[in-house]
Amino acid sequence: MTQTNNNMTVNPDLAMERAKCNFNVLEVTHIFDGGERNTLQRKKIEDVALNSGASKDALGEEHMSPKEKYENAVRKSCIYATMMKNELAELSGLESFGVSSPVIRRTADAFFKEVSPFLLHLGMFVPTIMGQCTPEQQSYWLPRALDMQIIGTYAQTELGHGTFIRGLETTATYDPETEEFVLHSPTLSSYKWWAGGLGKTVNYCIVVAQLYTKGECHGTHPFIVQIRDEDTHVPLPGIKVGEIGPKMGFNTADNGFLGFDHYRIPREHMLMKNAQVLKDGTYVKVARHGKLTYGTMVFVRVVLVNEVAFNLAKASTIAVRYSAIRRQSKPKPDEVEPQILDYVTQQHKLFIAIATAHALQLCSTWLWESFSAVLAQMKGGNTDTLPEFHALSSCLKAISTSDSAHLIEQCRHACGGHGYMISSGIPNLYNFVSATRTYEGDYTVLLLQTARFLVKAYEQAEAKKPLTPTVSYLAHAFSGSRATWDNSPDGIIRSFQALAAGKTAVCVTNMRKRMRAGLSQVDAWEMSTIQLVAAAEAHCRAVIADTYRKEIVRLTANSSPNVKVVMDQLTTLYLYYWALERTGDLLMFTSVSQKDLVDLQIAYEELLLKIRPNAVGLVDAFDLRDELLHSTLGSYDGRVYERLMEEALKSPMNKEPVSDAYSKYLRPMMKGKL
Ligand SMILES: CCCCCCCCCC/C=C\CCC/C=C/C(=O)SCCNC(=O)CCNC(=O)[C@H](O)C(C)(C)COP(=O)(O)OP(=O)(O)OC[C@H]1O[C@@H](n2cnc3c(N)ncnc32)[C@H](O)[C@@H]1OP(=O)(O)O
Ligand SMILES: Cc1cc2nc3c(=O)[nH]c(=O)nc-3n(C[C@H](O)[C@H](O)[C@H](O)COP(=O)(O)OP(=O)(O)OC[C@H]3O[C@@H](n4cnc5c(N)ncnc54)[C@H](O)[C@@H]3O)c2cc1C
Repeated sequence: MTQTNNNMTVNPDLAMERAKCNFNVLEVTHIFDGGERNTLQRKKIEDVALNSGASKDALGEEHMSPKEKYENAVRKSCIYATMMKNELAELSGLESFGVSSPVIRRTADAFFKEVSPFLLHLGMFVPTIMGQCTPEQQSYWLPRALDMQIIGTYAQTELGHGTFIRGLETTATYDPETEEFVLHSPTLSSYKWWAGGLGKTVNYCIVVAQLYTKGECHGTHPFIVQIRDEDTHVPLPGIKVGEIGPKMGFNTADNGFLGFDHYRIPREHMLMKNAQVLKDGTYVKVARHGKLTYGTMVFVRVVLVNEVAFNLAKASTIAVRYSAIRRQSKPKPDEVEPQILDYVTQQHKLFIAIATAHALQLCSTWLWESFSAVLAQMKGGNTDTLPEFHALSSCLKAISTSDSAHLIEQCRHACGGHGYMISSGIPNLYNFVSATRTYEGDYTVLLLQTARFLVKAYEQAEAKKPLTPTVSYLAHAFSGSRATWDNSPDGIIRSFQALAAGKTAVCVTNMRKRMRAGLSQVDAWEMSTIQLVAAAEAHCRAVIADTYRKEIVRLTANSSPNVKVVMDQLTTLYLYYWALERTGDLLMFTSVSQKDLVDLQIAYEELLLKIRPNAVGLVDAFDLRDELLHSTLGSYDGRVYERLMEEALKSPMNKEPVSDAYSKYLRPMMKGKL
């Protein structure tokens, strides 16, 4: 066993990997964090939050009953929330703790193997107050919410409808006599369903309901609604609320249901930034864009890109470290069993996961900056950039969550049987991230939103009208010839854009053909949706590839030579990987030849070998403390087998030498006495 500086016993294979890494790991950490200052600040926050050991459980969460798990999650949420109000607020550089600090959010992961019951309070309740309230409403609700005097959630989805918001059934009918809204759930399918924290934790929630006033329906609007007594926590009369039961993951989030029986709330509890109901019941539309009430969803879609990049970084750290210590098979009889990381197929599974974590992290920062710019313009009353941003955030949410879930599962495959252990950390990561593909807008549904925008942009390009930045490449779609293949990074990105343009063109052509053949526009669209989803996916891949490449070139401009090389290798790997995944499309829409693709495959395999010596260094650069990884396979010291055994011995099943099941069932059955 090798000793490191701080006297930690480290697995010798991992120590060897670290010794052979040829770039400065800290420099890459700074790139991933967005600069040295951010790294220092993150480390300070992590030290304060994690060094006290408050995040640890006496008994592993996985051995608790559902009720114990929930209560334990509430206990730790309260500890963390108190830390946020006190020590962490100042450190995180926020005036008040809250919604925009990914570091705070990430550090919280050390406290929860699944999720906090407060996730929706911070992730959607507070952002909705910030985004949908008038200044007066905000000054009343925000301090109470930030100080955790009230805890809330976001109840939009119903049993009958999640995707189709306009189809929600809960009603909010204005009564001018009492100046109140009457909330009502007219059917079983109108019951709110899914909101995180609703089951047992929160006492308030944002409710999205169909607004009726003066006998007219004005569509869905948000309301802030008290559902439990602020002192006793008992549900208020007219409220039927509970928890929805066990799920694939999110089992500490007490997702809930909620029904209203003619439940009254004051007029002022409608969130009135975008639309108002006056005392006499007159409806006044304030916003210049009809979809601003969907703003919190857009915010969360942006946040999720960062969220899944972080979780993918965790899974790749676990799988790469484990692959460095795990030895298996004997391809060369005279040599020792190789580390499984030496198998090229293993590198193929894992290095794309590292590169994707980088790509998504950098895209998320870029997306956040674009979002801030859109918000700033909207403050000045200009909503022109919103359609493009909605299209962009929709596809990035869809692709980042779907790719991350797939790659986390691939990391599990890369860990063989031990990856299936809860204690490996990977099942919890997968269960969390696979849900992100569905919530906040399902994958297909969001890609179809992007496709709407692409088709419109294509028609604009056809009419030689100006295009917005993310679709400007569509202007080249009408050259009449196939895009010229060239295997440089810029050449591959141009080919990805040609794919997206080509697929969009096919969709438009097919829809026009179908309409000429007599189909309605809606039916022609529906018949083309498989290809529209593929076009939106191709567009998103072109955006990610272009952004990742540009950002890495910019961020490594002053880096040391070896960091430049390894970062360039990773971006190139990302481009080669996706080109090789899409060979059929490239043959359709570019001049690529069979020989070009055979050469590209060889270049890809050679690139894997070049990255191999730096693999552990690359995941170390994510700088994920053991407390965040929750993994027997991925800890920094690589004591995998020791940790697996330690965890196994903690199982309550091992507390008694003979299980009660023996005398109750096994023995009678074996003795023929059952
Ligand atoms: C310590 C600090 C930590 C804090 C931060 C922690 C964050 C951690 C992350 C996790 C956070 C929370 C966990 C979340 C748990 C899950 C919550 C939820 O799931 S909430 C419910 C979410 N629900 C959805 O997302 C529903 C999806 N459906 C839709 O969005 C819509 O119904 C849609 C878009 C499918 C259709 O809408 P609609 O029918 O109204 O529109 P049309 O299709 O007819 O389109 C008309 C027109 O409008 C455009 N449009 C649609 N949406 C938008 C938008 N949002 N913005 C702008 N424009 C929009 C659309 O494109 C059409 O345009 P057109 O020009 O006509 O083509
Ligand atoms: C863990 C978790 C937490 C959640 N938390 C919350 C919360 O806090 N608050 C809240 O309000 N909601 C929450 N939700 C609900 C979530 O937002 C919805 O489940 C999600 O938006 C998908 O909607 P749906 O369930 O109605 O799916 P559906 O729309 O019924 O989708 C089912 C299938 O139909 C397809 N489909 C639907 N419409 C179309 C279409 N137009 N074209 C093509 N295909 C279509 C979808 O692609 C999908 O394959 C949560 C969900 C989960 C899983």
